[in-house]
Amino acid sequence: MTSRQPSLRASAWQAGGFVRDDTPTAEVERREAVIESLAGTVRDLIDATIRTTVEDDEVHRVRDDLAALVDRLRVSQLPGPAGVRYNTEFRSWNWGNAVVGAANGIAPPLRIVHDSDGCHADVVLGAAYEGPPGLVHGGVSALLLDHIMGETASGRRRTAFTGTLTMRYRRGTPLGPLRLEGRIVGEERRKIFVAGSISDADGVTVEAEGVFIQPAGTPTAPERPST
Ligand SMILES: CCCCCCCCCCCCCCCC(=O)SCCNC(=O)CCNC(=O)[C@H](O)C(C)(C)COP(=O)(O)OP(=O)(O)OC[C@H]1O[C@@H](n2cnc3c(N)ncnc32)[C@H](O)[C@@H]1OP(=O)(O)O
Repeated sequence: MTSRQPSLRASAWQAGGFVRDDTPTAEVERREAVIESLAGTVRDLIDATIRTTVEDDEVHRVRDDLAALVDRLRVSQLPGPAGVRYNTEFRSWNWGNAVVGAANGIAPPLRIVHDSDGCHADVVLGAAYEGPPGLVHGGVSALLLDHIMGETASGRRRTAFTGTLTMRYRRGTPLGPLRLEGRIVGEERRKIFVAGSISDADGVTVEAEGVFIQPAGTPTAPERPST
């Protein structure tokens, strides 16, 4: 007999990974802008670290300076990861998220636009996202598509988790400016079927299809006007 692993419904939603937080939207947005400016500089740091050719001694001095900055941020920390919070207006914020986290210097970050057909995002991927020379790592493509397709399924009013995601890499995806898209192609009970793609200026480089599932018992907010 096989024992079933706990689903996200049990492990994340009910255990508090999604936290109702009544911070007013204006205050969320003020703090988000502050933390986002720090994460932007961290992102520059990552790119500069990958591409630097300065002498070894200078590398060591920069490392020591950075260690001192880390100590300053450690003075006051959350006890664990940032999780997902949402307020009474269903404004949600997930500042640690690997793809859209405002506080996460390893997130590109993706700025997702919800429209009547689904979602899209324009992003510029640099040296930190390289796999084959000059090309986006295949796992990074899957990461970004997973997220934008999950947001498409979720539609800003419910949370749908990835059940199955299938990728077709049609050709190499060059580093640089890219467009990501997701659209709902069907729904059956709690299952939402989504198609997604990554394109460069010459067309589609990666196609994906996925089944996203709204865990039983999780809330659905009223419809919101599209942005
Ligand atoms: C209101 C507040 C607003 C807050 C707003 C926040 C912002 C919101 C943005 C979110 C954006 C996220 C974007 C990132 C998306 C990730 O990256 S999520 C992380 C990766 N995914 C995971 O870790 C999921 C792990 N799996 C699980 O937790 C559970 O298996 C699932 C997926 C929740 C399903 O569990 P379950 O609900 O117990 O499913 P179950 O009742 O067995 O089956 C329901 C149906 O789904 C089907 N199904 C189950 N598993 C699968 C599967 N793996 N594949 C296909 N079909 C399946 C079943 O066959 C069944 O179908 P029907 O019988 O109805 O035809």
